[in-house]
Amino acid sequence: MDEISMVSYQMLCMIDARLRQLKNHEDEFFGGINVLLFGDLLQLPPIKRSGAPVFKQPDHLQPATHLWRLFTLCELTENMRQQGDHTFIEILNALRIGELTANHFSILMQRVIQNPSDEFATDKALRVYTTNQQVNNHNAAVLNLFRNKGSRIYTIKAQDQLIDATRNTDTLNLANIIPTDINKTGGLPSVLEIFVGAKVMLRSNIDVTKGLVNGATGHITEIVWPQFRRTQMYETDVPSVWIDFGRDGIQVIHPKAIQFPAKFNYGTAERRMLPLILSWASTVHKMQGSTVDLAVMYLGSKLFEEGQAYVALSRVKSLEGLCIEKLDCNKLSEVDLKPHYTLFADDTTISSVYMDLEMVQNASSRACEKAEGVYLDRGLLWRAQVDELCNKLSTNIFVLRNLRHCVSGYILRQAYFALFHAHMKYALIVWGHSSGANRVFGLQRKAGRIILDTPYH
Ligand SMILES: Nc1ncnc2c1ncn2[C@@H]1O[C@H](COP(=O)(O)OP(=O)(O)OP(=O)(O)O)[C@@H](O)[C@H]1O
Repeated sequence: MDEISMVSYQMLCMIDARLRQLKNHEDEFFGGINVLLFGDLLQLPPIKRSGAPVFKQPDHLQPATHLWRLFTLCELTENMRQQGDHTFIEILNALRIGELTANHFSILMQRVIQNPSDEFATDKALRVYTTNQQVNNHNAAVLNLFRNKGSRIYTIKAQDQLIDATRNTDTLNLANIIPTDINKTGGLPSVLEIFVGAKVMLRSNIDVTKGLVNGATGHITEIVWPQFRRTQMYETDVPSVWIDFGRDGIQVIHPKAIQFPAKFNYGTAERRMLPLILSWASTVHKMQGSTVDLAVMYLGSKLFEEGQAYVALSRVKSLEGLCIEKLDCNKLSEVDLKPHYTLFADDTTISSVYMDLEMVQNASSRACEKAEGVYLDRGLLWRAQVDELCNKLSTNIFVLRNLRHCVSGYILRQAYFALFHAHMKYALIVWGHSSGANRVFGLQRKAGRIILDTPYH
């Protein structure tokens, strides 16, 4: 599963349940299938209404097994996309964890270009926006540009029908019961304006082996009308189109019929349409996972999600390929300097721990930092914390050992809780998964043997 940051914990549970069902292994996690998750948890989170972050089990799902904790972490540390552009890598790494400095901002300011031209011109470089509305506005503006230049633009209308109506629909206007949200119509738009040369994006998986997947973009090279007609004859005509997908070659895309629930429980609707949308612009959400050479980014006041600016900027390979349409430094700090959570990881285990990001910022800028009584080291491996704790606990074991000769068992247990257990428990959830934690638990066993007065074996 790629882009795991956008998958909610609830979705992970559904995938688990469905795989158990499909594989007929009800008692094995993910039906016994090996599952690999890829992603960066400091990129975009799941859209708000879809559920909790993938690493945070909601309270109502406890005490079921915490699915996220079944996975172990393998961290990729080398930046391949921006390789060679060290300044850009430094800015992105800082933005990712909310450490942008004034110097970083001033470098980004140099990429703000008011009226982008040449390679960054409106109809050439991809525009990346935060909202669908901005994307639609830009696509409409580019379409107008071509219209004014004299391009022959065809309007394609979807063929909709209701296939198992639950009620009498004689007087019904079909448009009123077909969802307007393209995500609820299987990715098929109700109207599409195209021309030879238009930049389009596939909204449906056609053939994964050929790279024809939801999100693939290309330019229309030919429009093929039904019945060998040379041009659009009826406004209900839905053509096939040849699209140049670049590396994936020139491929034909036919209209597709998809069924989906009609509104107000009217039954099942079916739409036949080209699974395409215009794509001179795209939202940051749709761009996560992609790489482009050139893009014009909107980083203005409409940024609304944690990690959004980082995902947007990190799509291009170099600072030269970046043009910023609007830059709101305050907003950038607001959305990317204050994530509500961060992830702590050691060599092998992932533990989801909520902590103030400031502590992590301090830890990553210095070799080792003590914050709230916990030692943070640069790699968040908790070695300093474990070392310090073991020193303290060893001393207190010495005290317990001496005490056991002169106090009752009850007092000794009280002393254990005060001198040992309280120190050990502090922030245990943070460092308890680290590889050094076993040393602490070894000392605890030693303390246990002292208060229970049991021999080593
Ligand atoms: N080993 C490599 N050598 C050269 N280029 C690479 C290598 N691995 C990846 N790349 C390039 O780096 C870019 C990013 O790769 P990819 O999309 O796989 O990264 P990612 O980790 O999924 O990034 P993100 O999650 O931010 O989208 C691509 O342009 C890819 O061609």
